[in-house]
Amino acid sequence: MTATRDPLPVRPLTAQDFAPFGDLLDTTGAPDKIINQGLCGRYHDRARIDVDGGRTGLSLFDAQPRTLPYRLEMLERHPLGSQAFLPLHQNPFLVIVAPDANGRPGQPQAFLTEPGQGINLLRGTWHGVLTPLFAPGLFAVVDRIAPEGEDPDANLEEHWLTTPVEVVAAQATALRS
Ligand SMILES: NC(=O)N[C@@H](O)C(=O)O
Ligand code: NI
Repeated sequence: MTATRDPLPVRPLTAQDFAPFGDLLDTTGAPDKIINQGLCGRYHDRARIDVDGGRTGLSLFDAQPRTLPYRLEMLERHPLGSQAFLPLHQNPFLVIVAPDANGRPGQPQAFLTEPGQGINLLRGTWHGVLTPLFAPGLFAVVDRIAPEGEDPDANLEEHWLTTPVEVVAAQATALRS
């Protein structure tokens, strides 16, 4: 059995804690605008979407749910574009990010979203791949669509951990679908 580092507890996702890594997308608080004859609140322009070359696209992901404890073996980043994950359900999902440390991921941080919350990862942010914890793992994804003929790895850098990290539920983080 491969050795693992200290277990990484999951923490509740807050906009403040996530700010260095990206945007927390939800409809807490008052909307920025009331539209549609007063029948709709618009939470306007809440994600720092950023693509270099290529174009911005909207895709749908159908991801297999994982379970905690979750074995984190790889973090990746997209140097040419941001990446937003918007759940098409009301289940929390696991978000793993890490600061950059001289071109490699630093200490990972694990967060659990509130039901319905989405995230936008800033361009170049080290992250674990999309990790739902409940079925259906359905998400809308806004990210960079590569131009024809671009090297598939131009916008993908992977770092495989020599020692995997076990991501565990924390006492304070109630897991509920
Ligand atoms: N590969 C892909 O489109 N998705 C990953 O970037 C991910 O972060 O899940
Ligand atoms: Ni990604």
